[in-house]
Amino acid sequence: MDSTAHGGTTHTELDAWVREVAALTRPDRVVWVTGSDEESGQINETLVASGTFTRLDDATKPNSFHAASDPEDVARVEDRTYICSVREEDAGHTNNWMAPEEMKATLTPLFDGAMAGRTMYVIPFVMGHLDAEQPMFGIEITDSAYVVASMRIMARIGDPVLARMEELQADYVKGLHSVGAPLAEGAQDVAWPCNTTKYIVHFPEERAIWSYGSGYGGNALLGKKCYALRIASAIARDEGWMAEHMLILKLTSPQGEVHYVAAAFPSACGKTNLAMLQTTLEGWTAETVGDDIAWMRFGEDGRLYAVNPEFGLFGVAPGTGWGTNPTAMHTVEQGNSIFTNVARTPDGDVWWEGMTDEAPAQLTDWLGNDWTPDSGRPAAHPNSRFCTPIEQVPTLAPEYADPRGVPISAILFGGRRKTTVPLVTQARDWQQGTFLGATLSSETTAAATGAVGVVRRDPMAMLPFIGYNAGDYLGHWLTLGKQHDESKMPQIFLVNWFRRDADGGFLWPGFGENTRVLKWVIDRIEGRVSATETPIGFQPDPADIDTTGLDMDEEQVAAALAFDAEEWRAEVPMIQEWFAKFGDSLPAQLSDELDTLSQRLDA
Ligand SMILES: Nc1nc2c(ncn2[C@@H]2O[C@H](COP(=O)(O)OP(=O)(O)OP(=O)(O)O)[C@@H](O)[C@H]2O)c(=O)[nH]1
Ligand SMILES: O=C([O-])CC(=O)C(=O)O
Ligand SMILES: [Mn+2]
Repeated sequence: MDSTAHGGTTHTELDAWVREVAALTRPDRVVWVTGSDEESGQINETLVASGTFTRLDDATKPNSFHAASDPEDVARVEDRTYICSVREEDAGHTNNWMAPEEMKATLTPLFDGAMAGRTMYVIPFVMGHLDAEQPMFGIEITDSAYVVASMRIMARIGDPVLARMEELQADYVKGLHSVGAPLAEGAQDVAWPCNTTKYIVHFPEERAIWSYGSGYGGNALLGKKCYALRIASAIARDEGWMAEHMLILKLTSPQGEVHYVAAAFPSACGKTNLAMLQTTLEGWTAETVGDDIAWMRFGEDGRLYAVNPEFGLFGVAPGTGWGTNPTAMHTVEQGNSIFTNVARTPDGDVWWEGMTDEAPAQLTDWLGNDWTPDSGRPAAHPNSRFCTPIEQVPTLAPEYADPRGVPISAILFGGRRKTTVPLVTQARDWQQGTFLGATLSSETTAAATGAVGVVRRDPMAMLPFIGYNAGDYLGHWLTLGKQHDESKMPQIFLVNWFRRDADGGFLWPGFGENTRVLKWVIDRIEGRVSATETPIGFQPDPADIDTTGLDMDEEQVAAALAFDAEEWRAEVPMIQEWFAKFGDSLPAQLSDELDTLSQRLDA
């Protein structure tokens, strides 16, 4: 085998690592991914030939493909995800941990010969901008052509990145990925190779990722959760910045004021939707900067600037439709997209629940079976996803292209809670806002394997993504607040689009109507509107939520906004239980905040 058969590199350390991995995994050939259109066409053809991809009708979705995964490989596997820091206490109670040497001893035999019969692709990529002050390089080595096709959409990859890495002989994050399905000579491949044994492993000190056994997005596209959140959060702790699970939205008021808002909601809780908001109030415009990840650094002016390190969207398909998120529909209509685990129509298009009001009469479901509206089961998997270039988003803000990022005025924390959490609350200050983030709770979704609909604490929507000790992570938030001029820090808000009434209906219409909540947020920042103080923070008077053109009376708005002291008293022991898990690593300011909350509730 010739490791430089297609390319190679003058980056000597990288060259050595690629040879070392090839010697261990023993692929049939090594391909250096260039990122060219021609190469992309060949990869897509390879995937069609292997049955992984089905080409969609060119007239409706040009250069787009359907993929069906193995039915057991449909989501992130949190119980198989590890932070292998040198010291166990640096992984903390929220992460699985194993000593790095022990984990390597476990994984090395799995990777030994794992790529037999396959092509090993070397993907140079950069998270964020190639011309950033400190470009954040990575290399993903993978034996999955599906990963290559997806990484090309989700990150800036290929020759220009490699050239810059060579010029700088740059440091980079090492991402090693195998689906864990070596092919014996002459054996027939399957459409979605994977392994029942899965490991998603991070070595934060070494800045390395080893991912084995899964081809699914969050487990296999290593630039995204593994690098841009888990490894980057550990780098950010060391360097004084933040890597967060947040969308970035640009809002312009009728007065022409521009504000950038970041929002952390857990997986499948509305980031992509809010990032693509269609405003419902006259004079307000919303533009997209990012939909999943924000890297935030302090500027010389003391403000917090956010960059979206990604190049594409990997969005939840079900619930995305012409009624709820037309911006996303217009984005995928332009093609160049991959649709995984959605249903197919007889005329070569895709469909999922919520795309249209009425389901088509006849479909092929995500498992490949015939489906009709009477089938009594979903046609698309609840965590089916579209993967599409961000530059196709019609509402993309020009600032997306600015490596300096955008100054953040407000941070929203939100989750899915049927009860307790009001539509919107403003924190009193950074410390109390950090408390609201630290105690954020949400019902689990199909984005990760396991039970759906169970309330769990998900600090800053980062529970599965904090690459170090969660107590230290909360301490980092507090430290940044103390180190910087609080008057320039973003204001923090807690929101909940998912509160229900006694009959189970949503108390708030959500989606585009969330404009009305954002208007109140901006009015607060601009000092234009008063608020009522409750034990959890400042809340709007129902009359201050603009309902122009909305079919809701003041009583209904009040129900969505209501603060219920009884419900919050019931929340306190749950927060105590959550904080107890941190042991000594819990910052004292947060237990102080909890004491203050209970005292205010009892007053
Ligand atoms: N009721 C209601 N549902 C919403 C709202 N916004 C989003 N959703 C639903 O929430 C689901 C997931 O939303 P996304 O925006 O894709 O979630 P995300 O936070 O980007 O998720 P990840 O990509 O997993 O990190 C979809 O089914 C949406 O229809 C809202 O304002 N109200
Ligand atoms: O990682 C993924 O597969 C998709 C995602 O954004 C999440 O789960 O938060
Ligand atoms: Mn996400």
